[in-house]
Amino acid sequence: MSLNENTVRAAIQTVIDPNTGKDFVTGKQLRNLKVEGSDVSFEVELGYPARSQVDGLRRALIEAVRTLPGVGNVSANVGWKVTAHAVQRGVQLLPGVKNIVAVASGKGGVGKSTTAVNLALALAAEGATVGIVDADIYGPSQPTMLGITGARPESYDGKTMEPLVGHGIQVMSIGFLVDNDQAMIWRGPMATQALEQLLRQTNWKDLDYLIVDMPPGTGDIQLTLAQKVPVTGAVIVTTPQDIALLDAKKGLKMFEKVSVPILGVVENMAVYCCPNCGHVEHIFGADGGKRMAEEYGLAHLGSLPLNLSIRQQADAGCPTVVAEPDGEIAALYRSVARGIAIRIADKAKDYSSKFPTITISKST
Ligand SMILES: Nc1ncnc2c1ncn2[C@@H]1O[C@H](COP(=O)(O)OP(=O)(O)OP(=O)(O)O)[C@@H](O)[C@H]1O
Repeated sequence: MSLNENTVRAAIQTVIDPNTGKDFVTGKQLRNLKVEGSDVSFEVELGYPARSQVDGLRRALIEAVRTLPGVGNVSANVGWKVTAHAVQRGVQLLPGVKNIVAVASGKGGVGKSTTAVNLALALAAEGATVGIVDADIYGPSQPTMLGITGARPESYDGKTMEPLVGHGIQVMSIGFLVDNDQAMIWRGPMATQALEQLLRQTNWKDLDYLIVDMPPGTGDIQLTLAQKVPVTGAVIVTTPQDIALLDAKKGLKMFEKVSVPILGVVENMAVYCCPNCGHVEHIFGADGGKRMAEEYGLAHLGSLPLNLSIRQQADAGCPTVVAEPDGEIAALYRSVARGIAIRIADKAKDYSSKFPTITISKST
């Protein structure tokens, strides 16, 4: 059998993307395939950021092509391109932002903000351009967790604000605008207006993903936000105990009501491992998040342990994903982040930017 594009394509097709379970030919991710004499070159474009994965994939692809008889030099490039995906109907997209991921919990204190910031940093570590908006108006914690304190966003035009940057991600928080110790008693409409302004009046720059750390709960403010923010998908954070799960289910229903797809469930504080004796304890019960995901046919994106360093590192302004990038916990966050990015890549693309805006004006 002679070496040609078809034989090479068939060899490439034997390599399965471990993240999607599909091959790159069927996934239409193969680009610029060239067979010149015995030399082969091609590119593969993933739909999700994958800095930690490209070397392994590249090696697997080259090896697969090298098995073909008569093949000479094989050159393969693996890269990625994150595209904008569809959001709820009738909601205006945010300029400079491709995908918005809402991180929500039905109940306060389950670790939503800590999970949100670590996921944002994990996506950035995998090569994406990421921003985070702290919509947790009752307890803005992103400035502290990202080590940005005492700074105020600049405005060059008196109308819009420049995001601040912490550990390489763009950040906007109500905490930058209002003093931390100032009690924030927001009434519904005021809160949603403030949050919409935070989102829409920030000059986000070329974001692949904007993570929205939602206010805890499922009240009016959260519902209005879920309705007005152009969300690609929502992630629900819960602890495994029944009471948190009940609230998490309410959160789930809230997003369903406004047609925001749920990307999956993250179980936080799933197990506690005693640092002294190594004994493992399910303090908040076992597998609650997993069961909830099964019950609703959702993806269980991963479980994070109850671990002192997660709290200490976040409090110190250097969340675990950047404090211990090679540690086990950072790897867990990266795996959850990858799960989110892959599910987004799988969704329908947004074509609204390709259509002209129709303006109807009254002629005199
Ligand atoms: N997996 C974990 N292990 C240990 N501590 C954690 C973990 N996740 C979060 N925490 C800690 O628990 C506390 C609450 O977390 P966080 O503020 O992220 O929760 P939240 O759900 O966003 O709360 P809020 O109701 O204020 O929005 C923080 O002190 C945080 O550092």
